[in-house]
Parts: sequence; C-alpha cells; structure tokens
Amino acid sequence: MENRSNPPPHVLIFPLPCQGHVNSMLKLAELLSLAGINITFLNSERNHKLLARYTNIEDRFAKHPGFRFQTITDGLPLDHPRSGDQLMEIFDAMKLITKPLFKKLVLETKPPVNCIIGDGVLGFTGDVAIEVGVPIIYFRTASACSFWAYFSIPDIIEGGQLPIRGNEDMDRLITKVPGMETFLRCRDLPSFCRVSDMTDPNLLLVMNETRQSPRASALILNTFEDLEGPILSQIRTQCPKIYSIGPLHEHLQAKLSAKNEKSCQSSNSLREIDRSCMTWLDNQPEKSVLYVSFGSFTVMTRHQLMELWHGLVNSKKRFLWVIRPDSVATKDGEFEKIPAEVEEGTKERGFIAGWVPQEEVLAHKAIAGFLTHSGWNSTLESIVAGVPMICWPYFADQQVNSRFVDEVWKIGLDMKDRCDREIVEKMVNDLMVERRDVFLSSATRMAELSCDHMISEMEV
Ligand SMILES: O=c1ccn([C@@H]2O[C@H](COP(=O)(O)OP(=O)(O)O[C@H]3O[C@H](CO)[C@@H](O)[C@H](O)[C@H]3O)[C@@H](O)[C@H]2O)c(=O)[nH]1
Ligand SMILES: C[C@H]1CC[C@@H]2C(C(=O)O)=CO[C@@H](O)[C@@H]21
Repeated sequence: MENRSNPPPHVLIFPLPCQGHVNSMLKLAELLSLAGINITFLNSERNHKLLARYTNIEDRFAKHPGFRFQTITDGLPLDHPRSGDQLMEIFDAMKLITKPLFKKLVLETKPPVNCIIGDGVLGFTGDVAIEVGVPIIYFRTASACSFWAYFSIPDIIEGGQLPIRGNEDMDRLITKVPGMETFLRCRDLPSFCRVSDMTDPNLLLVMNETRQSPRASALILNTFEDLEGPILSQIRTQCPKIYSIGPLHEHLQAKLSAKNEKSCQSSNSLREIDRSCMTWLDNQPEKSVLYVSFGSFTVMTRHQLMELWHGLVNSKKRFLWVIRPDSVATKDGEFEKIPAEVEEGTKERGFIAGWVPQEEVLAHKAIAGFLTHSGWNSTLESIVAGVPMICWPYFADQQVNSRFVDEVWKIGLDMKDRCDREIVEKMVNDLMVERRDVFLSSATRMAELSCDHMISEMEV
C-alpha cells in the first residue's frame, strides 16, 4: 500500500528502440509495475505507434496507475529500414538528436525520476544520469557470455589475438576471454570483431559502450545462474552488482498466471502477428515440426534463402518458417518477395508466415526444434520451452551465443558461417533424428533448471 509521505520510487526505463531490446525491457517494466513501482517507459515515436497498432499495451499498462509511456525520436527518418547493414546508423542518430532531448525530458519529468534503467548499449543514458545526478542502472539485453566477450576485446587486441587474419584464421582459439580459453574461436567472437581495422567505428562503439558499464550502480542481465554462472562470476570482477533476473518472459508469465491474467496478453510485438500458424501446428503430430526464424533484423540473400529452403525440403521434416517482408535483400538494398516456387513447394510439409506469436509457437507440442539466428530472446525462449536449436547466427552477440548453445550447454548445433543445402539437411536430421534423444534430454534438463531457479526465488 502506498504511503503518502513515502511514495514508491519513480523509475525511467529507456531501451534501444529495437524489437529484442523493447521486448525484454517492457517485460521488466511490467514486473516492476506489478511490484508497485512507478514507471515511465520511453519508446521511440515510431515503435510506440507500432506497439499501439499491433498489441494491447495501452490497455495492459492502464491497469498500473503508476505506469506511463513517453515517446522520443530515435533521430532517424521514418523511412529508414533500421535493419541489416543500416541498423548501426541508429547509434549516431540517437547520440546527436535523442541525447539532448532525453536530458531535457529527465529534468522536466514530474514526479522527479529517482532512477534510470538505461539500455547498456546506450551509454549516453549514463552520461545524462551522471550530469543530472540521478542513479543509473544498465540493462544489457544480450547474454552474459557476449557481454564478457565484448568487455574483453581490448585485452584480446593487446594480446595480439585480433585482428583475424583472413578466413583460414577463423578456427584459431582466443585465449584472452577469461572463462572461455578452451573453446572460443575467432569465428565465435561478436561479429563486430570480423574487421581488419581495429579502429572500425562499430567495433569501437560496442567495445566502448560495454567498457563503460562499471560506472553504473548495477547491471541487469536477462539470464540465470544455472545457465551462465561461471561467466557471471567473471563479470562480477568488473561490475560487482549484477542482477541476473532471467528468464524474464517466464517470470512475467508466472506472475501473471498467479494473478489469473492471460500470459499471451503480454505481446510486445512491433509487427502484425499472424496466428493462423497455430491452427496449422494443431494439426501436426507431436514433436514433428522444425520452427525456423531469424529474429527482427536478419537480412539474407536470395541464394541463402534458396539453400535454406532446399535443405529444409530435402530433410523431409515438417517446418514452420518466419519470412518477414524485409528478410531477403536485393543488391540495390530493396526487399524481395518470397519466390513463387518456395511458396508453392512448401505447402506439402511446411508453413510460411510473416511474423508469429513465437513464445506460443515454441511452447506448442508439435515443435521439435528451432533453427534460429541465436538472438538472446529467442535463445532464452527456446531454453524455457525445452526446444533444442540449430544456430545460424547473423551478427553481434549471436556468434557467441551459438557457440555456447553447442559447446557449453550442449542443447543444439552451431551452423555458423555455413548455409548450403547439404549442411542444412544434415543438421536438421542430426537434431531431429540421429541425436534427437540426446538433445531432447539436455534441453529438457536446461528447461527444468530455468524453472527451478524461479521456484526457489518465489519461495524466498
Ligand atoms: O515471428 C516472430 C519472430 C520473433 N518474435 C519475437 O521477437 C523477439 C526477437 O528477439 P531476439 O531473438 O533477441 O532477436 P532480435 O530481434 O534479432 O534481437 C536483437 O536484440 C537481442 C537482445 O539484445 C540480441 O540478442 C540480438 O542479437 C539482436 O539482434 C523474440 O522475443 C521473439 O519471440 C516474435 O514474436 N515473432
Ligand atoms: C545493434 C546491436 C549492437 C549491440 C547490441 C547487442 C548487445 O550486445 O547488447 C546485441 O544485438 C543488437 O541488438 C545490438
């Protein structure tokens, strides 16, 4: 119950305006609201319109009297694609245009902001917090293992292990990331390390944003001890106060079902969801379908699309494939429609959709595996659902996550840097036939650990 002389704290939450970041930070916002904390959630103007169009966020959050949305520009023109090669342009735009507006907003917000939870890749939220004297906590929405790899980049360079010297150097071991000395290869480093120039702006950006994390009062990570305990211990040597609060989507679901509220109402999707795939899934045998999706940014060539498709069809397994309208790029930066032969040839055993309710899909009894880009939300959603993965990472943290899925957690196969039809077919058969039982049992074990962890927290 609110005490008038001691009102709940007012927390301002500001994510990088992209699906994978808004998704988990909005889940944290919902959990904090359920705990009675006053929240202002700052969305980009563009994303707020999309969320309002495709979800029920306005109604959902209206239930929390201390919650409100505010909007701010992300500094990019409305028609900017915000994906593929052009995604990183958002950082300069935000620093130049959004940062001063953010400072003004923090100073003018009433009641005054007591704490900022800023996206850990938006270091300027910390600059502003320090300038105006408000405590800052960073939320890094990617994995702990990728955070630690980013953090170690200066030591890798100093140790002479970067730059990578061409394709033939990709399997060389990197020994300068404490805790990963025996298995991390050049090809498993965050994709930004795949440059010859160590002053490349994107490499410097992710390295510097990560390196400034210790100045925050705390670091929030969407992970759990049983999954990333040893790496969290390494990070604590630099950032002593860590809240490992994952898997956030599972925590929220547990809290909402305890209050008898429907969990599927928690969609934070920036795209229109096509639910017809659920009816298709209902008609498939148990554990027979491979779910294929590469998140919100991945852009592939037509050649890659065709190789993936042939591999899937040749595997003779059923599949549900998310192909966004902006998934396949032409050489001039336009997007291609799905080729008619792919649409037609998929009907026998497959289903293609533009965007699906992924958490529900992964929880469906027909799903046997997930061919994923290894984005962190997708990885956690698959872990919680106990679904083994084939990983085809695209960029950033995904190269690290996929190595952990295969080599450390042993809950899937890493297909990184390969995409011909033979390898796709082989991986699908390994996951769903040859080594099915081994992968299912390790994935089930990890799913149990993700729940155990929550049960023990609820007991506390
Ligand atoms: O048809 C779909 C496909 C995806 N999703 C959801 O979209 C989110 C996608 O997030 P994620 O898997 O993390 O991928 P990205 O959108 O690519 O996320 C970005 O942000 C993540 C968190 O920082 C990083 O780990 C990724 O590398 C980065 O690309 C997930 O919650 C999915 O459930 C849907 O709801 N429907
Ligand atoms: C745009 C990308 C730069 C780094 C971010 C990230 C992270 O490591 O926090 C993961 O993937 C992308 O969403 C961000």
